[in-house]
Amino acid sequence: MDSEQKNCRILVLISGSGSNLQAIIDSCDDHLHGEVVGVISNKPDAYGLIRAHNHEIDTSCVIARKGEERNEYDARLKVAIDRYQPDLIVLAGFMRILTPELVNAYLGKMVNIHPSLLPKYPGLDTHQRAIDAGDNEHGASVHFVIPELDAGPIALQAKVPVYREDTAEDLAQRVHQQEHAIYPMVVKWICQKRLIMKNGQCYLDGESLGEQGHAPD
Ligand SMILES: Nc1nc2c(c(=O)[nH]1)N[C@@H](CN(C=O)c1ccc(C(=O)N[C@@H](CCC(=O)O)C(=O)O)cc1)CN2
Ligand SMILES: NCC(=O)N[C@@H]1O[C@H](COP(=O)([O-])[O-])[C@@H](O)[C@H]1O
Repeated sequence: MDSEQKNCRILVLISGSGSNLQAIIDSCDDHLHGEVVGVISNKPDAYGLIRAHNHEIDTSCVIARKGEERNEYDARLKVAIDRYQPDLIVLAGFMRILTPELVNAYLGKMVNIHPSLLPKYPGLDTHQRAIDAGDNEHGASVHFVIPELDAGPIALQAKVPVYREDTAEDLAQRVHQQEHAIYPMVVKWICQKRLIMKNGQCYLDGESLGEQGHAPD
């Protein structure tokens, strides 16, 4: 990166353990493409907050209030997000569905990792659903976030086998390993301005990616 290019300001939103946050923090160690400038959690006990503190990364909590409407929560969340002035917002196990107003405010600047081979199994409990369906493969998808849940253009996917004796936990662990490889890769591509979302599609180095995103080498 030449001197006048500024580092990409990465803001990570979490709700839990933060193993994907950790993978992204570790991938920014060389300070070449981006820097995690903040972590926001909707859960005060999220272990990912500890991970951020261990790296002296600023953290905020935006906790839902009893009876609060979704748009009221998202208005508070937007204030917290904008305080960091992020170039990229990374949802890493952030377990709230975001309103169209908030998503549209960051269209093309917000990505998510989903634990399935989208468009299969949007939503929750993806590992158990794959096991119950008798699938022999499963995986993870990194996609840009649009208002429709888990329906944004896919940048990259990773596949894992499903074994007959697998529990949902076994499968989750196998998927996690792949997540920790593909998410930092996509974050780096976006920070390097190699990957963009345009007209509802992903483009990597100017080439439109197909429905399933970039095909790994
Ligand atoms: N508008 C969008 N919001 C979000 C997207 C998206 O693509 N568009 N991705 C999700 C991430 N996600 C799956 O990858 C996901 C997160 C949460 C839920 C969900 O049903 N949440 C419930 C609460 C569940 C809980 O508290 O355990 C809810 O918000 O009512 C589904 C999918 C992030 N947001
Ligand atoms: N629908 C969203 C969803 O289920 N996301 C999933 O939450 C986990 C977070 O793990 P982490 O906190 O260790 O990164 C990840 O497996 C991610 O794919």
